[in-house]
This record gives sequence, C-alpha cells and structure tokens, in this order.
Amino acid sequence: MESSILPFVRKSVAVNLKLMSVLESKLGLPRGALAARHSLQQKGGSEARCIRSQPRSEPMSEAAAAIGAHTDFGSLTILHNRLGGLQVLMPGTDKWLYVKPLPGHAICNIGDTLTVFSAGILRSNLHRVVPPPGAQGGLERWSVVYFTRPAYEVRVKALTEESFLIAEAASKAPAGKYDTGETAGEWVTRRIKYHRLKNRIGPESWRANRGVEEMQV
Ligand SMILES: O=C(O)CCC(=O)C(=O)O
Ligand SMILES: [Fe+2]
Repeated sequence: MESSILPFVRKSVAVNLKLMSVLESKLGLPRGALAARHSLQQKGGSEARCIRSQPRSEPMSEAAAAIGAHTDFGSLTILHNRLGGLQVLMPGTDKWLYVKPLPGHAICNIGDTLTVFSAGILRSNLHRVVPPPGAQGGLERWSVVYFTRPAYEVRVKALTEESFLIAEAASKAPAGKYDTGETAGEWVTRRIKYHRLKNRIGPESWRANRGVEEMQV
C-alpha cells in the first residue's frame, strides 16, 4: 500500500490537478476554482482501480459490447494500459475507434461532472472496453485507473457565476440543463449503482443511470 498504491494516487492527483489548472485558465475560471471542488481535504468519490480482464474464448457480440458503453462519472480519469481494447465513439457518428496505448503515455478522459461544471464546453465522451484486437485478444488485460471526482458536498452545476465563457455556454443550453440538482455524492452514488448490471432492470433504471450522454446527441 505505502510503496505502490499511495505513490500512484499522489502522482495521479498531482497530474489531474495540473490539468485542472490549465482547464481553469482556458475556461476563464478563477485560479483554483476546479481544484477547490476536488479537494482531498474533503470526503469525495475519487477512486484508484485496477481492472483485470481474462481473454475470451469467443468474440464479444455487439450487444454485449454496447452494454459496457459509458461516460465516466467524475471529472478526470487517468488510465494506464498496455493492451488495446478501449474504444471511443466518434462524436456525431456510430463509429467506435480503438485508442492505441502508446509507451510512456497515459490516456485521459474528461468525465461528466467536468462537462456539467463547464456547461458542455468540455465533453465527456462515450467509451467502452472490448477484447483487444488481433493477437492481443489472447492475453490477460490489465488497466490501472485513477478517477478524480468532486468532493461529495459539491453541487453538480455549471460554474456560471465564475466564468463568462461558462455562463455564455449555459445560456445557449435549455434552461436547467447544466444544473443537475444533485450533489457530487448523490450523482456518483446513483451512477455507480445503476452502472451495475444487476440493478439494470428496465428503462427506468437506464434513465436513473443517466449521465450526460443524452445531453450530447
Ligand atoms: O480499461 C479500460 O481501458 C477503460 C476502463 C474504463 O473506461 C473505466 O473503468 O471507466
Ligand atoms: Fe470509463
């Protein structure tokens, strides 16, 4: 724990806070506006995760792959993997493209809470994991991920009072679109609960799971 997980968490947090400071300035937010909402001094839903997937003996059906499509619930995700298999849906199309892992690089996803904070200026894209292509499909796949999510008490709404750019983007969207009425604690708990397949029992649970996907089409 001390020698492997904590350094990974510390480094991931430092990288994500650095990225947030760049995004703050690009979004016209005061310095520290995003960082303050992801403070490690407050209870929150950030999470480190290690995911292992066994090779499959048969190809995955499109229907099975579709079930796994999601946007990340929090603000920023840093993802490390050596094998392919991660796919992103190209915006405005039904085309899924592989994201090729590059040595010495990590993959960074924008998540839903950052989409809402920025009134849609930053996009949380749909993605999914399918068996790695070609010969990689015969290998065990590992991912190491760090999800930066807001502190539980933070309200999930566009930061219109702190940025002219965000206020302008929100004003062009239907009223209330980027004010979820939820705290980050409520938002993440709901998303995690209904992401679990056993809790998906019909259209109501799909709606209950909703993030910002339907805001984008
Ligand atoms: O394993 C991967 O490549 C991606 C995993 C992922 O999208 C997630 O855990 O949210
Ligand atoms: Fe994801």
